[in-house]
Amino acid sequence: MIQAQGLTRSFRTRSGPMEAVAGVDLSVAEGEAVGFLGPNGAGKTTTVRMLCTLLRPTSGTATVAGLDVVRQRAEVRRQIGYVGQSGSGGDHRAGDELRTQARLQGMTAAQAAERAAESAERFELTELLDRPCGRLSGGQRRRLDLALGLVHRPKVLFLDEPTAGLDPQSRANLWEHLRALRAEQNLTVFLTTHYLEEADGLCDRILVIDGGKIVAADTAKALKDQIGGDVIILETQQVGDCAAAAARVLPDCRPDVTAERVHLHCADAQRRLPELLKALDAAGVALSSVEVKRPSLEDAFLRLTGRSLREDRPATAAAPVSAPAVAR
Ligand SMILES: Nc1ncnc2c1ncn2[C@@H]1O[C@H](COP(=O)(O)OP(=O)(O)OP(=O)(O)O)[C@@H](O)[C@H]1O
Repeated sequence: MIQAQGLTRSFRTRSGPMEAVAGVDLSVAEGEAVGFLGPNGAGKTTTVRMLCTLLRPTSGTATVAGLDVVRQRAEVRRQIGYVGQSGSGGDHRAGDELRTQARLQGMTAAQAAERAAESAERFELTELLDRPCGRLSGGQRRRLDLALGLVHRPKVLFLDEPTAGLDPQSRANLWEHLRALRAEQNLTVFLTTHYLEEADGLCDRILVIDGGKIVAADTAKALKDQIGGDVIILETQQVGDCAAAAARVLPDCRPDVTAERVHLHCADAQRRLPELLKALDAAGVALSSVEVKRPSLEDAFLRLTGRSLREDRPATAAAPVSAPAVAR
């Protein structure tokens, strides 16, 4: 349903051309939900904007629903829904926005009114149709954004950080709507997010982009399994000293370092923890917490990109695990 080959996009900047997307190959099947993850500036939005026909690729090709995103822009737009990062507020009433969107998609006034009412019902907006968009809550606004993206019943829905800035309850509510939609319709979903649990819970497969290139494409489970073993997480204000001492005593457990944590990937963490703690004590490293756990998607992401999605700080010693470079 979505295919890209060698997709690139360069921008001119003051310091010369920069390649935001540097050769992306990907393939998403009909009805599949894919989570598109990457650190800040990795190229997610640029890729999505190209797939949605909002930005012209510098080179490479992409098709959505079998239609070329450059040569068949108008046709592609009829097949896709796009929910961007922030819906606008303003004085327009929610119902007017829905009807206008439906008209823009080529419906008659009567069809648009019918479809708007149906979408409003679907997303619990019926009572809010007369309310100006600027007076909707964050969660209500996001539901309206979803309704706007789906009012013309697209085959593919692109969501760019749909729950950014929402409180946990509104986020869970939006997830419920997305799950129900997928259960009812054979909708293909392409979702960028900074919330790993969102990708883990909603998506069949995860694509990780870093430096404008896809560095992993697999199920969340397979990505976690690639790491294997356990992860020891040491929380400390002395991450540098902690990582150095850990590397001396456990040279085979490479540390990934974020703002206040050192993550050590070990085959047998429980057995080796006592000698590690002794060495850290001898090195004068004060720990505020120690945790041993199975690798999470966050650990897989940290290992793949060297960065934590949450902290967005470079890790000092991360290196890619063997990962497929091409999706499917
Ligand atoms: N119009 C532009 N002109 C110049 N550089 C740009 C432009 N748009 C994006 N970039 C740069 O391209 C790179 C990729 O940006 P992009 O927005 O695609 O990343 P992202 O993964 O979506 O990041 P984020 O998670 O922060 O939204 C960044 O370095 C960004 O600064």
